[in-house]
Amino acid sequence: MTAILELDALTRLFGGLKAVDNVTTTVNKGELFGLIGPNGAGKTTLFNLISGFTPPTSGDVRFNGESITGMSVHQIARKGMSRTFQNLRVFPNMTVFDNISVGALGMIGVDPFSAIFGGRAKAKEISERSWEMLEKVGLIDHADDLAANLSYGKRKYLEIARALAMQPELLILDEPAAGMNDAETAELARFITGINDDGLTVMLVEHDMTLVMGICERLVVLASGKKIADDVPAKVRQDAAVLEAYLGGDD
Ligand SMILES: Nc1ncnc2c1ncn2[C@@H]1O[C@H](COP(=O)(O)OP(=O)(O)OP(=O)(O)O)[C@@H](O)[C@H]1O
Repeated sequence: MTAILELDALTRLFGGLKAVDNVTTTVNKGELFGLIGPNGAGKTTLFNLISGFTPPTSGDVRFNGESITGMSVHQIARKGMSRTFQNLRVFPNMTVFDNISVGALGMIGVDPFSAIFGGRAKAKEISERSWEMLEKVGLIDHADDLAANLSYGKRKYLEIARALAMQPELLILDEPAAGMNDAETAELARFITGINDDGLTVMLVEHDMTLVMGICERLVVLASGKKIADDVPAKVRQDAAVLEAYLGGDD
């Protein structure tokens, strides 16, 4: 197995609070990997440390063997890591297509109207890829609609399509099932499994246990910033420390 992402003693303090406390783990290429934990466990902070939105207080993040600690969000995105957000970050007054193509370029820091630094070539590549992704997530008939007019569930897929248009090697999904009903969550599970089967490494932060337990090959569990379990779902489900963390928390 080849590692795509390695976290080495990753720590983030907010004042006196250890939001992420000495977390070490490895995600292998092709894995469908989940990160769970009760409210306030540090999941979002850990994702932010990995994707460059928040610098770590100490520790190292390696992507494909290279340290990316301290790199900008754009630099990390260009290296092949793309993410969605817990709170939808869709531009409501842009069309669905522009949200994907212009949005994807913005995420890797390329000005779509600029010819410098190969921006135009990259813009063309992402524009073509955006049509493919519209098709893939079932939004092709909505290409010219304003994003504001999409249903909540469709906007979630729009965000995923934008992340996929960047042709990532690692896709990080932050609570993609939040606000979805059971049928929508089941459909999402099929979608995520499908893109993983096509070879994409996926990291999932999610509250919906059925989804996480059902599709992830391996889970890391955080509680109060610390890693308390790192195993296959069947083992995690029975882990005493995990049960204690969930029963003791407010989840
Ligand atoms: N920017 C910040 N400044 C100060 N404290 C923060 C900041 N971001 C997160 N925290 C704190 O760090 C801890 C971990 O928060 P985080 O959002 O990472 O947890 P989480 O597991 O994603 O929670 P949830 O499941 O509720 O989204 C919490 O106590 C939170 O209040």
